[in-house]
Amino acid sequence: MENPVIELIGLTKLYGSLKAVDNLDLSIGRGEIYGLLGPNGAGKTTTILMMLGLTEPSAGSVTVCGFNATSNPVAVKRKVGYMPDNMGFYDGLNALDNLVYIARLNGIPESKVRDRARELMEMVGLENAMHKKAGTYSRGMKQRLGLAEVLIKQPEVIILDEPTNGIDPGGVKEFLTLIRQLSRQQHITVLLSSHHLNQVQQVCDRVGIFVEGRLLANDHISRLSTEVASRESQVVTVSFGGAPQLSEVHTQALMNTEGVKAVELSGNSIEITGAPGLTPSYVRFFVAHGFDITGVHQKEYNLEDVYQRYFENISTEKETNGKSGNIFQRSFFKGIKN
Ligand SMILES: Nc1ncnc2c1ncn2[C@@H]1O[C@H](COP(=O)(O)OP(=O)(O)OP(=O)(O)O)[C@@H](O)[C@H]1O
Repeated sequence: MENPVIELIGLTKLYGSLKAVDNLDLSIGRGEIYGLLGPNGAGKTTTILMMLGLTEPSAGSVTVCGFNATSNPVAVKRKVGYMPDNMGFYDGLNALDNLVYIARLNGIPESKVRDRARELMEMVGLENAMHKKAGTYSRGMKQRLGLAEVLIKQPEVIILDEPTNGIDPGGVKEFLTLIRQLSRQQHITVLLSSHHLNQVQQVCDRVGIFVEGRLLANDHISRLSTEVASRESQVVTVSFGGAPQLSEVHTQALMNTEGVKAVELSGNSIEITGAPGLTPSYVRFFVAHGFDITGVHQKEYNLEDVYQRYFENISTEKETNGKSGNIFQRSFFKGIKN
């Protein structure tokens, strides 16, 4: 990647004998929304802390907006807005005054402070609640106020740690839309750490899956799901006008097709599990046998599926005495056909 905004090279963090972050290489470009995924303890927060210059790497380097985060943390902090999981406010002050206070702390000239704060209140959709005390704000409103505080210094990068926790579904949608707008309109680079995979899928351009300090996957979601689909058995559902009269002979003929692993009849449809790329031959089979097809659906793999496959594989690796290898060198299918 040319001129990445965030660049990690061989980044490693040891806590005693524990490798919390293990030789991480990662580049994130300007305006990208990157999702950091991984179970508790995978090393996400430690990586973020090193990006902010709040903890020193044991080895490797972090560069953010051209500044080394370890040797020049102050310059990095000027460019980066960090919104932790639980942001604190002065509950007795109204929201606007909270924001004005943060604006002053960030050195925004006094003549501009109030205008800038109001502008941001509008941007995050709190213009009608800016005179309410922060202590009376709902969780969703607090997250918006937190985002306004992060944006007040006009950062080039924002790092959001579980920003949608505790917000209702409508609020989540609005919040994610706002993040997307910031990235697309203002070219702000966004690093989003979250366990909510469906939300990450909605908003992120690229994701990294962290496990035990290592980055096991780092790609566009569509490419990761295509990769899984190409390695997995593919599940195809063929629907019919009525309950298909599938005889034993038909079932056997289907099962004998090379690559087919399971055939299951369910109401007006038949679900076939088999190697990728067999859908046309299923269709030909049913047409040739006079079945009235009304629909064909191929299962798509979403981020949740991709994530699950990684963890199934990790467990398998552990069960087989920690023999490691490329996650996609294995077959994920636990077959039905003998
Ligand atoms: N200051 C510390 N001292 C010792 N060990 C630590 C310290 N901070 C984190 N760890 C350990 O490093 C590993 C990575 O922790 P980290 O907080 O980075 O994970 P995480 O992916 O952010 O998890 P979560 O999703 O729970 O926030 C964990 O095993 C954790 O116990």
